[in-house]
Amino acid sequence: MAGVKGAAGCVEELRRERAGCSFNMEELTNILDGGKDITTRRREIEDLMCGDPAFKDEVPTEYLSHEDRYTTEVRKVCHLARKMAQHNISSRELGITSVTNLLRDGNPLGLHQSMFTNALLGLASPEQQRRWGRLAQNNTIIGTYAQTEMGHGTFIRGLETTATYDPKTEEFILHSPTITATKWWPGGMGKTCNAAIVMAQLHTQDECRGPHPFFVQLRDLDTHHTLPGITLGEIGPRLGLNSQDNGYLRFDHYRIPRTNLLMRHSQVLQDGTYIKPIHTKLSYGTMIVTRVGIAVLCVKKLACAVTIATRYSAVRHQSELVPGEPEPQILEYQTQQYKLLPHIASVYALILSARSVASVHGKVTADISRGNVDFLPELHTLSSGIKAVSAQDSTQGVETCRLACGGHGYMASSRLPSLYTSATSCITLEGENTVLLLQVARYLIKSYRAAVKGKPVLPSVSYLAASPPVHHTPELSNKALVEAFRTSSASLVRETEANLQRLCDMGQNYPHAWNSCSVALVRCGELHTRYYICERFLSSVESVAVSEGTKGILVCLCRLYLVYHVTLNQGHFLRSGTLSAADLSTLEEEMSDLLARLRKQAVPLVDAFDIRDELLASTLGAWDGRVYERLYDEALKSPLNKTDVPKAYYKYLRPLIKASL
Ligand SMILES: CC(C)(COP(=O)(O)OP(=O)(O)OC[C@H]1O[C@@H](n2cnc3c(N)ncnc32)[C@H](O)[C@@H]1OP(=O)(O)O)[C@@H](O)C(=O)NCCC(=O)NCCSC(=O)CCCC(=O)O
Ligand SMILES: Cc1cc2nc3c(=O)[nH]c(=O)nc-3n(C[C@H](O)[C@H](O)[C@H](O)COP(=O)(O)OP(=O)(O)OC[C@H]3O[C@@H](n4cnc5c(N)ncnc54)[C@H](O)[C@@H]3O)c2cc1C
Repeated sequence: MAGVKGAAGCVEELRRERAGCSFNMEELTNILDGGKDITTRRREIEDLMCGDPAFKDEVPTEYLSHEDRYTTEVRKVCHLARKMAQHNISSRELGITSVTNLLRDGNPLGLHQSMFTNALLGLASPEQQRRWGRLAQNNTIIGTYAQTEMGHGTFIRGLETTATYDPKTEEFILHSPTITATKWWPGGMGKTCNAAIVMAQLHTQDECRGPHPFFVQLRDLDTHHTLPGITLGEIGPRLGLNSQDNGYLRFDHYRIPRTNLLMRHSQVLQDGTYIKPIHTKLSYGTMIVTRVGIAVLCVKKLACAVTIATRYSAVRHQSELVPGEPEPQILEYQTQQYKLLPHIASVYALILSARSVASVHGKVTADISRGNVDFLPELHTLSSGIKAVSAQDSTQGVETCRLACGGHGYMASSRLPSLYTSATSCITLEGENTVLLLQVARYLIKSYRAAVKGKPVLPSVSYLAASPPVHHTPELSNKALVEAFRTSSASLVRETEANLQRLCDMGQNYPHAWNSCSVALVRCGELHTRYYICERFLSSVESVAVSEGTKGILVCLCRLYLVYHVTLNQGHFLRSGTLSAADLSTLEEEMSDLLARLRKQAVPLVDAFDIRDELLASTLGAWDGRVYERLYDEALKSPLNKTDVPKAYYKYLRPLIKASL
């Protein structure tokens, strides 16, 4: 294992927990990383970065001013970028690690390394990639993705920024006509970036062609001053991620060359003629790849949170389980196991499913480059679903872990609060969850209707019309539970479609009928995605080649995941008739057994996530379990503890106290 690990220095409780490990921890780590070689490379990079004192925080982030937080993270991230170049580490390789955990409060270069780079790769022509790719890789150009405006985030067609083509000068004129047209939110745009991919409404030959991506230089590459015709700034404090200098941007008739329109999928010729893409939504491609990335990113937050809460639960003793006996580890309480163990299982389920979507993405991207867009709607649906469910489950999971640590979980030094603020941002950014689940539902309803008419539908939704008639599942095997998910999902889609049709038949127009059914439609999107995740988890576990002990623990985790989600969604199963009340009681009893069995492996299971102390950065979750010493040491860093009597005493308290004497 990487880092300073071992029995020495560990509290007795954690030593005991680790001694009982029933599986090969390294095999589990490899599965999560995606292979042995990836684990090795990840550790190499993490060793290199974590051993570097330049990443240490002298003062905890929470005590710094807004500006000092930003400056500190910029210092660290520039050091990181230089080290990556020195050691030949690509952004993709950095993505397999958890090194960005060394940044405590957001990454000012995050959008540069993700969406900006991906937009150039996916939306720029080969010639444009040659023009900007190397400059971006060398960090000469630092860019962001500027799509959202004050007035519109979700509804991209409603964007107000215009890019009007002037054939006389062969330039586009970028303009922000209203206050609501102000670009608002892009990460790193306030102060860090000198360029952006800007989404704007393309106007040429007196026609609006919809939102298109443009490469726009925002600042002078030498002085970093904002260029004339542009107004730039930072949007102010946020719930979290305060070092990410999310920015605002306005254009005043700002001119850019025609060749700055990203031209891989659509072009504007010198005379202003518009060449259409082969699919109108290809310019939304950067969001698809980022959604898959976000799914993995928030699961990593969940892995950190559940590592912290599980180790803490093994160290913490509270109350009496049996009157008169010593206080047990809080991990002994079934309710505590229920708070933690399903989230350990979730990490596997979500990582393996996101990986599956990533591989669909690879195939569909290759198809698109050959001119085939047939699978794009399916990819859009899968990536929207996995992003929404991962963000939702991770956020709820992190919050449950925080609550599972009682009062100490409320301490910033536990790291749970900042894990929460970063996880919850993933519910909103990159497509608000409700909106994305409605996109999934849109595809489900369309596919169901097509399938009923005997038209061909794509593989992931072929079950909607082909599902067997509703029947009561005779047994409760893993396969049967996955099938029950599938049948319930098909049943919910059928029922919701029938309601939609009924409202239309009663005279409502389709958009209003859709809105009247949208609570159920969101559930359709969720249930379909949950079915996909359960199916992917089970099939990965069944096919993985590992030792018996490791297979055993994976099967147990997968079982817990299925049973947990069946019981959470029991209404759907009862309604569709796939499971009976008696089945659900049986499954609940089984859950008690699963919790008891997995409890013994809880600490080794989170150890297998292999998150180094420097990256976990938590007083409650360190490898050695020395919780109380760390809490105390961190408290000593409070600036208020520099003096015995605070200034506020002389200024305010003393006059109050003395006045009442
Ligand atoms: C909600 C929609 C999907 C609706 O779009 P619309 O243009 O109004 O759609 P419409 O005309 O009604 O057409 C729907 C149609 O468009 C399809 N579609 C929608 N998106 C895609 C896609 N990506 N690929 C392929 N197809 C797509 C849908 O499947 C529909 O197809 P259909 O008509 O049913 O055949 C869209 O506007 C959207 O994606 N909104 C979310 C905005 C978003 O994700 N913003 C991200 C900003 S960047 C960011 O947040 C970065 C954070 C990163 C960080 O900090 O780390
Ligand atoms: C931390 C953070 C970082 C971000 N970084 C970037 C960035 O780098 N670049 C960038 O361009 N943007 C960025 N964004 C913006 C982000 O993408 C948008 O905030 C997001 O897409 C949601 O859009 P909105 O804010 O307009 O919300 P709205 O769409 O106004 O949502 C408000 C409510 O309306 C509901 N709603 C909206 N439309 C519908 C519908 N059709 N049906 C049902 N309900 C609906 C939503 O569900 C939600 O409850 C960032 C946002 C955050 C929080």
